[in-house]
Amino acid sequence: MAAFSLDSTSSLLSLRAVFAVLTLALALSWLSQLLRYRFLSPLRHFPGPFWASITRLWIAYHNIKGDECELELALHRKHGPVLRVTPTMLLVSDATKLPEVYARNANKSKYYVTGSFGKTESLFNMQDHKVHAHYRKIAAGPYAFSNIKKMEPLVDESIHVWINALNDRFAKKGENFDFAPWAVYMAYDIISEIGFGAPIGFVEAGGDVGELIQGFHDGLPAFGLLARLWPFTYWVKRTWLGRFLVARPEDKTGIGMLMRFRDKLLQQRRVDIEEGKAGHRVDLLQTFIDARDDDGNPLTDDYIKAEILLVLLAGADTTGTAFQGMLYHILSNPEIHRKLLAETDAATAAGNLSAMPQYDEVLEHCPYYVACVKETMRLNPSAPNIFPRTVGKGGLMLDGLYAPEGTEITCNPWLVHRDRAVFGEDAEVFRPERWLESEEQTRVLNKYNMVFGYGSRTCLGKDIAMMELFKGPLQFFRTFDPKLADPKEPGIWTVKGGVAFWTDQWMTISNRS
Ligand code: HEM
Repeated sequence: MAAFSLDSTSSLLSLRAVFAVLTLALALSWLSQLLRYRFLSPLRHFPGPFWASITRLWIAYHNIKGDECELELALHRKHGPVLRVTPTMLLVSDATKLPEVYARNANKSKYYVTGSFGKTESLFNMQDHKVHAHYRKIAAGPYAFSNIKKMEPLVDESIHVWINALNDRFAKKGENFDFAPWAVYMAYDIISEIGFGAPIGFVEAGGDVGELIQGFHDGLPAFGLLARLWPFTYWVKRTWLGRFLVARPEDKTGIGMLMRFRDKLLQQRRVDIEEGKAGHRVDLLQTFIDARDDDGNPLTDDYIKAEILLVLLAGADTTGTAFQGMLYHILSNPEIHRKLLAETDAATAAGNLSAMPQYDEVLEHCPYYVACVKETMRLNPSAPNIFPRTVGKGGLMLDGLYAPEGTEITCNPWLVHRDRAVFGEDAEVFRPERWLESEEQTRVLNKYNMVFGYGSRTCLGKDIAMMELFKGPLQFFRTFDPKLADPKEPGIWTVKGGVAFWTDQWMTISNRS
């Protein structure tokens, strides 16, 4: 018995010793990593907060807290246009540096965690610029403006249904309602209509079908966190826990529901095609089905599914946010609201604006309105986020300091659009006129606009989003006279995981006579 106790005590002791040695080894390895980041890294000369220079937890913490942009703006004002925001990443707020940061051959950094939405990658997460260029060439057809133009009647019909729903539910009854979700209902229904030929049905239901919007918003903090802590995320993905980081159609989350919706529609379309019932569809799904690669081969169903999911994830909430932002800024500025109405009413009276405004008409006859759209997205970009690339061969000189090849480097549209040297001393003020003052100035503002990203990875859905934004808010302002429930509170701007949206846009609407 005594011998047994002695044995077990000594084995416990040796277990403790192993544990202690392991802990010490881990602590020493962490410490040496921190010291290397702080004192030996080629980025050590770049300014920035101490904690950001030794751990990614600094940026992850502020992302979760929701103050990343404001804090970084204050740091830029103090330290200059280049900040070290993680041990391996530089953040640049100088708008004129956009073409260098987002150079044609720049790869996306590992921040774009791969494989999160299934094995087949969509364009957004492809890191290698050559792989991306191959697939982008194929997707360019479906997203080309000439193709999107053909979809304009589908957008018109969705807006018509949306305006009627607002009229019946709220204008006729004078009922107080929150505009914010209604902007997203419209954006989701349009994107599913032009994506798959069927609206999800938010507007008809007058609610968040399948809690899709809530599910998407709930997933955003994890999305922001896992990307910012990417070495940890890649490590988890190599373990058995990794399976929980990949979204699947069986999931009860908003993304799982979107996947099921997408799979059902693709299956139905395949059946319709076989039975000769697909007709002359002009939606994105059909253009992906009809697309061919350089060798004349069709795209695989897995790839089509990945791209169509991306349309829903990237295209609905973002456009809804811009729409909400228009309401926020225009209802906060009665003089701007008055000018906007004067312009659209004059264009209507002159016969230049159809009952459902057409894209080309708005572009040509409503410059002030177009400036309001641009100014909204400048001040409140839907993705006030970092979009990191890696510095290419030869490195990059930034504000007199050298960033070597492989350095993670990024801009953030929320910060770049507040660069006073480019957008003016009043860059933080909503002033649509800045887009109309001179041709030269407009050219510069357009050149350094990052709302849809920058360079060869810029948003493919830009024309779709602009078509919606040229019509939806305009038709709303033209039809209704909105009155805010509390004029001092036209909405609350919320950023989660680098994606923004507005809440609490309470108002009543009546028909403009
Ligand atoms: C106001 C609305 C929108 C905003 C602000 C927006 C913003 C962005 C941004 C910033 C990027 C670049 C990301 C990066 O560099 O990593 C991007 C990429 C993308 N967006 Fe959008 N987007 C909007 C609407 C849409 C719509 C409506 C669609 C589709 C119907 C769409 C599809 C895409 C796709 C496919 C990409 C990936 C492009 C590539 O990597 O080649 N987006 N978007």
